[in-house]
Amino acid sequence: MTVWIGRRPTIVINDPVIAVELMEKRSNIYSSRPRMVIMGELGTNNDGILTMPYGEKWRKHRRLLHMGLMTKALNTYKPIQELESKRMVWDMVRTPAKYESHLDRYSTSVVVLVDYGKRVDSPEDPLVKNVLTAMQHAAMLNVPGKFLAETFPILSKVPAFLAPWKQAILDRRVQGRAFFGGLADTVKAKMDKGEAPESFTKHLWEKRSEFPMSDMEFSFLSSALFGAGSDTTASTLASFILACTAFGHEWIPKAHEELDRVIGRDRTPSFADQKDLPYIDAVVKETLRWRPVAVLGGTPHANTEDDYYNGYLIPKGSTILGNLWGIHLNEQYFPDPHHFYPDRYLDPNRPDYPHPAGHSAFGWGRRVCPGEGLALNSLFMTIARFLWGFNVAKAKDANGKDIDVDIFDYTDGFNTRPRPFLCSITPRGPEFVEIIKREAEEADRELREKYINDDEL
Ligand code: HEM
Repeated sequence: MTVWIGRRPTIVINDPVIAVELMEKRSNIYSSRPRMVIMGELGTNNDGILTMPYGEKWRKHRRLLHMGLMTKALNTYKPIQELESKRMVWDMVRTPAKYESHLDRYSTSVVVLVDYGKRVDSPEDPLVKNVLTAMQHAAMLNVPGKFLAETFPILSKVPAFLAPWKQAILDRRVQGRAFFGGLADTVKAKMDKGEAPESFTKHLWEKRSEFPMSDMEFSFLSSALFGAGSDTTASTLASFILACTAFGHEWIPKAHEELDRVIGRDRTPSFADQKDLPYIDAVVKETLRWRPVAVLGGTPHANTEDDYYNGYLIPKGSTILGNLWGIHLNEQYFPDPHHFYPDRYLDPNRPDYPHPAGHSAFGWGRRVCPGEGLALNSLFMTIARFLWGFNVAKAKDANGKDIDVDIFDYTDGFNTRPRPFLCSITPRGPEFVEIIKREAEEADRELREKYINDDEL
């Protein structure tokens, strides 16, 4: 489907085969981003990877991200995910109604620990507040139609003293640089004292002379993880809880059977168990398929040369959207697509899908999400541990009747999550609570000893 926005065609892809054909097989020309005057050029000087056009600068950022998130590095981060998920399930025991806040704290703490080696103990942490403010600002810059300069880029050249809206964006850019640069500098100071735990920003400092870049680029790259990794993971987990509430009576018993058989009831699952838990793996995949957080495939791609597909011209500079809502809910590949049904991933006769994972939640080609491995580890660990310890059902009203949930009630925007809903999350029994509590206390001690817990960052 093609939509014309101004003079630029926007091509919306609703079929996974076409998405792979263009954005993977022809990724040499489909890996740029459309011109983003407000969020890219004015907001970050295109120093942030999300909006960066394809080219040398992007390749340098991408290589550093790749090195910092490859399998070896991911293994050093697994203990963080194990420890924080132990705390997360204990939070669920104590205040299950605040499930969303526990998922947000977990996801933010993991990403900030990986990024800077600092722990987030509470959603009230000032670091989280500052990060949220920065993210809300970025989201505001991305609202279609909000800024005339997006349609008429010439307006972005008006001197800032004549255009208060432009001055405000430039001021925020300076503040962002000061905030994120300050975080990176603190990591450096800790490194100089020999006190910095392993982190992505530490890795960037170690590589700084090999990969020269401006201070602005450095601070944006060091903060790329929580901009892109915190809300996405938490929103996916919120969809998982919604799927548990709406359809859990059909499939949670199968997950419990597998967990009881493989793990037993005297410890919670760990990464070492992953290879023996195919049903949990199917639950993770089905969550990513059923309600993809990046509902339109994340930031759009753009082609850097004219191209033809099926006889149609795709002019250079077109905006290309991999519409994950259309792709993941395409009946041809996923029969009864709105039904959350993990078993579809265990069916040897399921329809062929042009990606080995069986979904495209992390995007395509050279622009594919560099945080995929980290995100998958987080999803496996939290989902396995949560299902091991809990039952989920619909909440009851005053008359004891089930309160239905609306599986379509989602927030608007490029990244979506379910709007708050009621559900009943209960531990499977007192022996489960005892183990969850004991493991959380041990995890808390370890997190305090090994990572930065103070307010220095
Ligand atoms: C469930 C969690 C996540 C989902 C579903 C997700 C999904 C996506 C998608 C769809 C894209 C766009 C891909 C494309 O353009 O083809 C993307 C880009 C990106 N993601 Fe993720 N992501 C997740 C978690 C993370 C995490 C944990 C990190 C960092 C540690 C991360 C870092 C990034 C970055 C830096 C980009 C931009 C890459 C570029 O433009 O070259 N993401 N993600």
